[in-house]
Amino acid sequence: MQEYISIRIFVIIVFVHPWKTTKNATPFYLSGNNDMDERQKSLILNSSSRFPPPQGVRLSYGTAGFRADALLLESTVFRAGILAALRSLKTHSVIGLMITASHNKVSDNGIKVADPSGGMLTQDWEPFADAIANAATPEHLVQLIDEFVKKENIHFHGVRSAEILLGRDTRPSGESLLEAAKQGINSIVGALAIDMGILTTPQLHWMVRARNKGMKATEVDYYEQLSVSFRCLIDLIPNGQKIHEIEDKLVMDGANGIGGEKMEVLKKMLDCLPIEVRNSGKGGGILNEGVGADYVQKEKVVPQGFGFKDVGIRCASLDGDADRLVYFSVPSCDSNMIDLVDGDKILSLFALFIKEQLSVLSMDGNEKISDDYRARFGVIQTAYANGASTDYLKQLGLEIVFTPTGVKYLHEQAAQYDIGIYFEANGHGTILFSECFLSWLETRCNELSSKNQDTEQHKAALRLLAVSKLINQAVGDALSNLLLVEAILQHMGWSIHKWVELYQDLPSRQLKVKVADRTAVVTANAETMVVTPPGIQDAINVEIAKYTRGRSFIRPSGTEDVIRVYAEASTQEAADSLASSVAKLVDQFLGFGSPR
Ligand SMILES: CC(=O)N[C@H]1[C@@H](OP(=O)(O)O)O[C@H](CO)[C@@H](O)[C@@H]1O
Ligand SMILES: [Mg+2]
Repeated sequence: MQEYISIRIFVIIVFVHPWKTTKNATPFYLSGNNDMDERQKSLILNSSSRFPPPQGVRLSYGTAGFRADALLLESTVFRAGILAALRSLKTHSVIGLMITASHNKVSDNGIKVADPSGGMLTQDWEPFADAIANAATPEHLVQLIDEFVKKENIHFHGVRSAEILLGRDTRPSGESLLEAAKQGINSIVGALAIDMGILTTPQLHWMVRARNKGMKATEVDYYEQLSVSFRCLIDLIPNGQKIHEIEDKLVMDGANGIGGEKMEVLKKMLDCLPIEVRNSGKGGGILNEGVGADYVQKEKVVPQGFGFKDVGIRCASLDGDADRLVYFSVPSCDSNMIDLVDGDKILSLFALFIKEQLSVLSMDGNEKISDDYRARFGVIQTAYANGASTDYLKQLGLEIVFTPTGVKYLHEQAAQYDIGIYFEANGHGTILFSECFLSWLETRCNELSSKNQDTEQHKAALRLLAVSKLINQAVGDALSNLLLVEAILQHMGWSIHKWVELYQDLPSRQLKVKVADRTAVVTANAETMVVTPPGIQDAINVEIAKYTRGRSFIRPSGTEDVIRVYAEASTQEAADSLASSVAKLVDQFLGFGSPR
C-alpha cells in the first residue's frame, strides 16, 4: 500500500511538471482538504519565479480584465492562469481564459476570465485577481493563494480536475502570453489547459457556456447554430416584405482583427446574405488603427478602406476581438463623415422587433388572449447612451435601467428579466432570455404548432426561439448581432437610411484627460455623479446649465490610464464646448499641477 501511494505521487509529479502541457492529464489527488500541501506550494513557487512581475506597475482587473502593454503582462497572465484553475476547482466547471486587448492598440494585450455561465468572472473574485497580479514575490503569491483557498474552501481533492479553455486574438504577443497562461494553469495540480486557438472573444465565452451546459461546443457547432437560426429567421419573413434596396450587399470592416477571418468562414454557410469583408488583417493593415468599431463610433468618420465608392451602402464595423458592432453609411462624397448607427440604435432595433413578436404572441386575431405568461422585458443602458435613444425607448413604453460602464454590470442587470436587452453605445451588447421564459415559449410553440402551423402567433414564437439561439447568451457578439440586425432589417423591409432616421442622435463628444491619479475620482448613480474630489460635480453642473439639453459626466477609465469626459447638447459646437470646459475642470482638480 505504501509503495502504491509513492508511485501515485511520482506519476503526479511527471504530469504536472510546469514545462509540459497537461493536455493528457487526468484527475488525480494531492490532498484531501483545502490546505495546499508542500508539493503544490513548491510547484507554484518554482513556476512563478520564472514570471517576475514588472517593477513599479500596479495592475488591476478593470472593466474587462487586465489590460496593459503586452511587454508588461507575462507575469499577470501566468497568475490569471492560476486563478482560472482555482475558479474551475471551486465551481467544478469549465472556465475560459481569453487573451485579448479588444480595441486597444496592437502593442497592448490583456487577459480576462470567463465564468462557468460564459459571462465575466464573478466580481467577488476581482480583489483576489488584483492581489495576486501585484504580489511582489513568489512567496507572497503562494501565501495569498493559500489564504484564498482556505477562505473559499477550494478542494484540491476531487473527482473532477480543473479544465480551462484558452483563446487568443490575432495580436503577435498572444502566442508567448498563451504559453505563460498554460504554465500558470499547469502549476495547479489537476488543472487541464486546452488551447482552442485564435478565436473571437465571444466564441470562447460561447464555448465555455456550451461545455458547461453539456451542449455541442466546437467552433463548427458555433457556426452551425448561428447559420441555422439566421436561416430560420429569414424563412419566417412575411411574404413581400423584401425590398430591393436592402438586398444590396453589406460591407464589413473587420478592424484588421479576428472578426474578418471568422466572418469569411461563417459567410460560406449563409447563402442568403451577400457580405464583402474589408480590413480582414490580410492586406497588411494594422489592428484597430484607423479602422474598427471603436474608431468609427468615437471619431464618426469612415474607416480606412472605405470611401466615396461606398456612398449609400450598408456598412458595419467590428472591433479587434469581434465583441462590438456598429453600422454606418457614407452619406456623400464630399466629406469623410458618416451616418453612425451605434449600439443604442442596434438596441432600439432589437427592442422594436422583440416587442412586436411579444405582442403578436399575446394576440389571436385582434383579441388579446394569452395572459398566462407576462414576459418581463427590460432594457439596460449606461450613461454613455445617447439621450435621444433613451427618450425613444421610453416612448416605446419600455422599462429602462442604467448601470455603470462595463459589460459585467449590464449583463447582470439584463439577467434579471425574462428578456433583457443590454447595449453599450460603443456596440457591445446582447439579448438575454431567462430559462423560465424559454421553456414556456417552447411549450407554447408546440401547442400552437399542434393546432395550426400557419398562425402569426406560431411564427412569432418561432422567431423568438430563433433569436434566442442566434444571439450569444454569454456576451455581446458582433458576428451573431450582425446576423440578427440583417434578419430584422429584412423582416421590417428597412434600409440603413430608414434605421438611421429612427431618431436623431443628440450631438455628443468624448474626451480623455491624463491625470496624476485617476483612482481619485469616485462616482455614484451609475457614474452620472462625482462624489470625490469634492467640489468638481458642482463645477460640472455650472457648465452643464449653460447649454440647451446639456448633459456631461466624468469617470475613470477601467481600461486606460485616463479620465473620460462625456458631453452632449443640442448642437455639435455646444457638445464640443461643454466637453472641453469639463475637461479643463478635470485638469484643474486632478491634473499634474492640481493641488492634491
Ligand atoms: C466609453 C467606453 O466606450 N468605455 C469602454 C471601455 O471601458 P473604459 O472603462 O471606459 O475604459 O472598454 C470597456 C471594455 O471593452 C467597455 O466595456 C467600455 O464601454
Ligand atoms: Mg472588444
